[in-house]
Formats: sequence, C-alpha cells, structure tokens
Amino acid sequence: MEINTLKVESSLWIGNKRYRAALSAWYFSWTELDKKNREKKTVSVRVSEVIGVEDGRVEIQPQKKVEDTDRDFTLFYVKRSGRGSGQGVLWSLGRTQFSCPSRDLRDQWVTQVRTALKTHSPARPHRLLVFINPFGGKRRGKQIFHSLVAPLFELAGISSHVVVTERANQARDHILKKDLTGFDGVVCVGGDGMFSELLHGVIGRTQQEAGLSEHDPSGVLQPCDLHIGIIPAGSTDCVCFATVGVNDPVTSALHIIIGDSQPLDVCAVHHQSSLVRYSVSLVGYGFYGDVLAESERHRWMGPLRYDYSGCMMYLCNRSYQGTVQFLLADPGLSSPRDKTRCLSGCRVCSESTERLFPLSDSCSLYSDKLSQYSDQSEGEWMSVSGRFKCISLTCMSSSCPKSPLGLSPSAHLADGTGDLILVRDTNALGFLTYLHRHTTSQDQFDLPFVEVHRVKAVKFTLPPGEDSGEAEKYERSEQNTEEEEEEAVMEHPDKPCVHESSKSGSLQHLACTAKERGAPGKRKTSDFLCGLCCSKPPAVSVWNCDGEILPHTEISCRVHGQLVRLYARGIEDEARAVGLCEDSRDCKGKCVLHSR
Ligand SMILES: Nc1ncnc2c1ncn2[C@@H]1O[C@H](COP(=O)(O)OP(=O)(O)OP(=O)(O)O)[C@@H](O)[C@H]1O
Ligand SMILES: CCCCCCCCCCCCC/C=C/[C@@H](O)[C@H](CO)NC(=O)CCCCC
Ligand SMILES: [Ca+2]
Repeated sequence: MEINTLKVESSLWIGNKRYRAALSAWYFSWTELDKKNREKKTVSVRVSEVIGVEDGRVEIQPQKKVEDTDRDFTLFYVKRSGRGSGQGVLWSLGRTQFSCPSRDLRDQWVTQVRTALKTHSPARPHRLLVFINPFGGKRRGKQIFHSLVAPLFELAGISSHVVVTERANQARDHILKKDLTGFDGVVCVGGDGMFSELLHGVIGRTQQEAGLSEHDPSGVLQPCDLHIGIIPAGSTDCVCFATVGVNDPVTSALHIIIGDSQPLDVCAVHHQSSLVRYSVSLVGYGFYGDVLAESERHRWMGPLRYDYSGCMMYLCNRSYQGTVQFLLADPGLSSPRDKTRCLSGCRVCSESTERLFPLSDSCSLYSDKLSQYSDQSEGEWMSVSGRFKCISLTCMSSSCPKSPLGLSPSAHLADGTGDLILVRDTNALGFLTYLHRHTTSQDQFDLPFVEVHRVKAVKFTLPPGEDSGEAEKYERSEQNTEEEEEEAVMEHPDKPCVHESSKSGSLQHLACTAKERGAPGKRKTSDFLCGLCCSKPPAVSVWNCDGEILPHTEISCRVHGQLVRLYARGIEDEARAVGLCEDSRDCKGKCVLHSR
C-alpha cells in the first residue's frame, strides 16, 4: 500500500473479483482487474459523497447488521438512482464491501478514508437540532425520521437532538430563545409550514445576535450561518422540491450529511414599518390567497384540501383591483423569460454571490452586505394598476409535484431577485389555460393577460376609496354568505347570480337565480358552489405567504439575496452531476457550492 498525503492505493477484493483501489483527496475509486491484471471498468466515488466507512461487513437496511470479519471494511456513499418523479436526481445509500489481504491493511484503509473525510469534506454537520411535526402532511413525520433518516445520521456519526413539536411555532420559538451552542444546523421533518418556522427562527436569531432590527423595510439583514435542512413530510414540500428537485427523505438526509450548502433568497414582507413575515416560495394575492383561505376550512382533507379548494376558487372566477409597484432588477443579468433553469452550480447565482458579497470572507459578510444597498441607486419604481386574477412574487421557481417547473421556471434560488407575475383579469378559459400550463412545459407567460418581471422589491396598494380592506374584512365577507343569500332570495327572487352578471360571464353553467338556488338551509349539495361563489364577491383578497394568510393587504416586499443557507445543492442535472465542482480546483472556489 502506498500512502502519502494525497494517495492510498492497493489491491482489494469485492466478492471473488480483484480490484485496484485508490483513494485521493477527491475520489475513492476501484478498477476491476482481469486474470492478466488488465484493467476493466472503474467505479469512482467522490470523497465529498462518502457517507461513512465501517470495519467488517455491515448492512444498515432493513436493519443494522455487522459481521465483524477482520480483513473487511464497508464503504457507504451517495448513489444516484434515477430521476424519481421530479426534475432532480434521487439519491440512495450505496454500499460496497471490500476484503483486504491483511487486517493491518484494512485498518489503514479505514483510517485513511476517515482522515480524507475530515480533511477534504470539512463542511459536514456533527450535531443537528431536529424538529418533527407529527401532524404535517400525512402525519408520517416521526416514522419517516426514525426509519429512514436516523439510521443514516448515525452511520455518518451525526448526533441529533430531536424535538417532536406539541404546538405550532414551537420550533421557531426554540430557535429564537434556546441555547444553540454546538449545533451546526437545524432540520425540520414536515412541510413548508415547518420550514417557515425554522426560517423565521434562524433569521430572527441571527438579527438579534447582530443587533439589527427586522422592522425597517429598507434595512439590511445579516446573512445566517446556521444551516437549515428539510426532510420532506408535508403536503406540498415546495421548498424541498425546488431546492433538491425531488421530495424524498433519503435524498434530503444524504444532502444534509455531506454538508451541501445552497444559499437562498428571502423576501421580507412589511406592512408600514413592521415586519409581517419572510417568504421564499410565494407571496400571492387573489387566486392563491383565496385557495389558501378556502383550504384552511378543509384541513381535515389533508393534502387534498388544496386540490379541492383550487377547483372551488377557480369556479368562483374572482378578480381584484389594486396597484402593484415594483423595482426592476438589472435586466442585463438574467430574465424570467430567458428559458434557462437554475441548476446545481448555477452561473447566475455564483456571479450574484460575487455581486452581493464583493471580496467576501466569512468574517466580513455584514459589512459586505451593506454594499448591496449603499453602492447601488435603487432604480425607478414601475407601476401597474388594474384588476388581477392573481399577483404572485416568488424568490425561486417554486416547483412542486403539482407543477414540476414551477410558478416561474427560470427563477434563480440565489440571485438576489424575485419574479413578479401579474395575471390580469381574464375569462375563465384564459385563466384555466394559465393554470394548466403550470403542469406542462408550455410557457405560462406567453399569454396576453400575463406579465412577468424580475424584481428587487414590490409594493401593493388598494385602489383609492377602497377602505383599509385588511384580512379580517375578507373573513367577514366570507362569513356573511348565508345572511346575504337569504336576503337575496327574499328581496330579489329573480336576480341573476353574481357570476351571470359579472363582466366575463363565462361561467354560464353556474348561472342561476336566487330563487332557483333556494334559501341556504334548503339547499342541495349541488347548490353548494353557488353558495360559495354567488354571494357578493369580496372586493379584497388575502395574501398567501408561503402557506400562511397575512393579516394585512397593503404590503411592501424586498428580496434579501442569499439570506439563508440550506443543506442542498440546487437541482442536479444528471449530465452535469458527474464531475461538477466536487473538485474546487475546477471551479476555483467560484461555484455556488464552494464560494463561501
Ligand atoms: N405539534 C403541532 N401541532 C399543531 N401544529 C403544528 C405542530 N407542529 C407544527 N405545527 C404547524 O403546522 C403547520 C403545518 O405543518 P407542516 O408544514 O409540517 O405540514 P403540512 O401539512 O405540509 O402543511 P403545509 O401546507 O404548510 O405544507 C405549520 O405551519 C406548523 O407551524
Ligand atoms: C388545471 C390544472 C391546474 C393546476 C394548477 C397548478 C398550479 C400549481 C402552482 C404551484 C404553486 C405553488 C406555490 C407554493 C406555495 C407554497 O408556498 C404554499 C405552502 O406549501 N402552498 C400553498 O399555499 C398551497 C396553495 C397551492 C395552490 C395550488
Ligand atoms: Ca431569486
């Protein structure tokens, strides 16, 4: 066996075949040798993707089994096992059992692999704080963690402190208030709502520690060092899907173990001079706000509540008035219609790191971050007024299983911008076409009533004369339905329903008179939809902020570039996954994985 700082090499056996195995700073590879010592095919595993090495013949699935033979060792590593249902690559645990000519040689291999991991894959977490929402998604969070994730963490030598939540916001409050010394990252087992708790906890705590206020709408925020990991176990799991490419607990656990690091833009939403919430995937008014508000009434349906409420709200065919002002991002850098995809190692995001944190090193991030705002003139605010079916702002593609390319397929995870999508009022068929294109590869922006802008900031105001219209007013108007309907039957028995008289007039199948609909108490199930849609439609919708209803209608949003970091690497393009930036000599530290 030759050993120097970079290379270990010897003959090893896998089963009854002989191999030449070599370990360098970057790869563990083994090449089959035929009887005449001629080399056949080579398997290479990146050191950065080795999960662990154990003495003996070890299996961990379906349960841990160790056969302690003194010349054997088992190597565990990331194995790419196809595409899954998403855009990204599914990972599983690869395992190869090697036999050495002597015990001594076996010990040297095991020691050298462990040393290589420490030296050449230093960003791995050692200690994690894990929050499990036992009620998220299909309520399988605890089972997913204990059966699929915990054994992998154990194999990789990660110790985890597990908190099974007993109430909403427990994870956020824990991160904000408790001692986190020794933790390298926080992990949620749940859906987008749980991720949002961790996001708020991590950003809030980082600002507290930096002595910064989160309430100033034009204030600068300190980027967060504590990484966030997501084990998907929720209803939509949009953040996981858009940053990993698949919703798969094992794939996500492996990204966490190897310490992948994906920066993420975050949008801060303010009302006047107070922070309302942070968002990464959707700040949406109109359709997406209405779907969320309606879905909250059907939580018992589980993940299906969004499909049900989506259909209902589509049939209601609502639109809302307002003014959207926005600050455009530099159009020379990228465009929401440039048909590119933000993939692992994305050039646009890498260049944004240099722009957002010029000359950055880990100690001077805050002062560098200041330059984001002080060096640049803000540019000119644009303004669009009118009636909209929906207004959406997303800092990333927001792809999810329902929409594999997402709300904005060319959006970037870490470029310091968001995409603003304005869908003007249109007929029901037009809006259906827009929605349907989210499920295909057809361009949803190539419609005359849709516009999309890459922006740094957005403000929304109601039309003059529309009173405050805060979210509770929306709630009231929804609750008034029955009384209003009763009145309609008594006073105007032949008055057409709102949709029949609405200007689009496109939902003729729903058209009915108040008398035909009947008094609320006497309605048949088939009348339900008219009950939902035919009361006076609210003039004001609500904002959906990553699955939470905001308590204000007039808001301002600002994108904070690369404010947090996830244990992820963006969506891997299978072709580029091989040989991409596992070696920082290739990227010269410039790619998004190695730049900080
Ligand atoms: N123990 C708990 N009891 C009740 N609610 C909780 C608990 N733990 C977390 N929550 C809240 O439940 C909400 C939904 O959780 P989660 O995101 O995990 O699941 P989900 O069903 O996928 O929902 P979403 O639609 O937000 O993706 C979160 O906003 C979180 O704050
Ligand atoms: C004819 C077929 C029509 C199909 C239409 C599909 C359109 C899909 C667009 C997907 C947009 C996802 C945006 C992400 C939102 C999440 O932050 C949030 C929290 O999980 N989810 C919702 O609010 C849940 C709200 C989901 C609304 C659909
Ligand atoms: Ca972005």
